Amino acid sequence: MSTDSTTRETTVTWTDPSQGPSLLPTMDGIDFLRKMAAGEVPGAPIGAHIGMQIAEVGEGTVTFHCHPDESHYNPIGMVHGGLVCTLLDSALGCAVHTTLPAGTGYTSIEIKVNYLRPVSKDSGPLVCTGRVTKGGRRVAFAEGEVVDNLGKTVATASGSLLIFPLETT
Ligand SMILES: CC(C)(COP(=O)(O)OP(=O)(O)OC[C@H]1O[C@@H](n2cnc3c(N)ncnc32)[C@H](O)[C@@H]1OP(=O)(O)O)[C@@H](O)C(=O)NCCC(=O)NCCSC(=O)Cc1ccccc1
Repeated sequence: MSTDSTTRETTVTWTDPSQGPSLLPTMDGIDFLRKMAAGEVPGAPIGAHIGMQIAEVGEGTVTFHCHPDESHYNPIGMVHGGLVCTLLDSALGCAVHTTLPAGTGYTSIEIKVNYLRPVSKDSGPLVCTGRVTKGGRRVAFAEGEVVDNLGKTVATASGSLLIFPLETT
């Protein structure tokens, strides 16, 4: 495809993603995420693609900020729902991680998103908060929402995450 005056480009910069996981066997989830919020542990590379950073970490709750831009648009003129879902998946997962001791793994197994209002490049910063609704030995449940820069809730979600011991080698 040729480039013309309507073509835009962006640069994505990220840090070696192997550093963070190497800390998980020895660090409680909340300490890991607090270090990430403080910039002492690199954030996830996906964050560089969508302008997402971890902002606040508490017991059972995490807040992300996100700056959507034109490169996140779908073909019908608004920010792709996948960006909003990625934000919510991140916030729900990290909220659960704050409750987990060192050596415990987790992964999201399902998420239900309600897209209440469209998001544009002018909607940011988006604020996405996730919180645990019920912890568990094997499955944790969480919910969250995304609020735009006018204070309007643009999406809500509920989801569940599998909890398991990290394999030691
Ligand atoms: C339209 C509806 C689904 C339903 O609304 P209704 O039942 O009619 O309810 P209501 O009238 O109460 O409106 C509620 C609020 O919505 C606003 N609004 C409504 N219509 C428009 C409009 N035309 N333009 C602008 N804004 C509009 C309206 O002002 C109001 O806001 P307010 O309360 O005044 O502040 C709405 O909930 C919505 O837009 N959700 C977000 C959906 C979304 O972004 N999905 C993800 C992207 S899709 C994707 O990426 C998948 C894909 C991939 C690849 C290719 C293709 C697709």
